[in-house]
Amino acid sequence: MLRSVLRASTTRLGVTGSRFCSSAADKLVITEVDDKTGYATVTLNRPPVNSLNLELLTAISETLDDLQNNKSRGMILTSSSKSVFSAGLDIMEMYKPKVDRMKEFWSTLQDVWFKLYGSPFPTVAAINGHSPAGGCLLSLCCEYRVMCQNYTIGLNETRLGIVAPTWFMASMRNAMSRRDAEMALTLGTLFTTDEALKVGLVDEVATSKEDAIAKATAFLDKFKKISPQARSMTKQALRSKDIMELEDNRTQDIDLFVYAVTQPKVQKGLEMYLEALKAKSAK
Ligand SMILES: CCCC/C=C\CC(=O)SCCNC(=O)CCNC(=O)[C@H](O)C(C)(C)COP(=O)(O)OP(=O)(O)OC[C@H]1O[C@@H](n2cnc3c(N)ncnc32)[C@H](O)[C@@H]1OP(=O)(O)O
Repeated sequence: MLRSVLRASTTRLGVTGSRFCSSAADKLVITEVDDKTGYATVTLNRPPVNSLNLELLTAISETLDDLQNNKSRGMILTSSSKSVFSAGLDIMEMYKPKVDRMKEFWSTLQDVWFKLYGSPFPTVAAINGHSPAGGCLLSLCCEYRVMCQNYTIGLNETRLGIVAPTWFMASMRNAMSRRDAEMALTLGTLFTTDEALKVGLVDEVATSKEDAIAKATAFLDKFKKISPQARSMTKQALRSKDIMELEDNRTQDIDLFVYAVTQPKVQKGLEMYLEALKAKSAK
């Protein structure tokens, strides 16, 4: 039984007892809290492909604040799309960018990473579609990943001629062996669901979104008898080195991002990539 929509994008909504509040479906992020379990299902809702622009990242960041302030018991991250979890960073934020917005965009992505990777509450990604690059990063920030069959996932940045930041790499290394992470990152591998399971990039395979949510719930249930404080302190201790590394280098990381992305060669690469995407979707 779903109790309420905690927050949809930046608008706080009331308790309804039904699945959605009236306008929730129009919002960038929809949060529903289960009455019985207290788990929040957070649904990315930016059609067509949940590409992460500044506004979507801001909505995710605010949602994570809400969950923390409400002492959430657990979060399941998923997507309203039928075939895409998230297409990663919105390439339009990087192509012919305005530097001020670009800095805010990157800083907000950093915020989301800090809040999700270091969240005190347990987190699971129910990956119900393709999950390249920044989409894969969001799932890697979670503690557990359940992925539906016949999709692809990975940090494919090198295929775009760009270098994933060290905190993207650290997130992948946290889930997979160092060797497999090195191969995946240097090749920019997009794994099929079954391949991702083999290398430990995902933890379980699901037959449908409903099955993914059920498996995600079963994972969260494992913590029922564990002290939440002991749990979160353990998680944060294990992740603290990665977190402190970015905390100590936030400004340099933003400057590096701006420098890297504004290089003419990278801009040309992004232009060609966008053209290829548009040509494909026009077919
Ligand atoms: C120093 C910098 C470090 C960090 C750098 C990068 C990290 C990133 O996240 S970069 C983004 C990487 N993302 C990708 O490589 C994924 C690209 N997209 C796809 O492969 C497919 O769209 C996807 C498999 C996700 C879904 O396929 P379809 O369901 O077939 O959809 P379409 O391909 O038809 O796309 C629909 C529509 O969306 C536009 N689109 C797709 N992805 C993006 C994106 N990441 N950013 C912006 N726009 C995107 C696509 O062009 C289509 O647009 P229209 O032609 O206008 O309909």
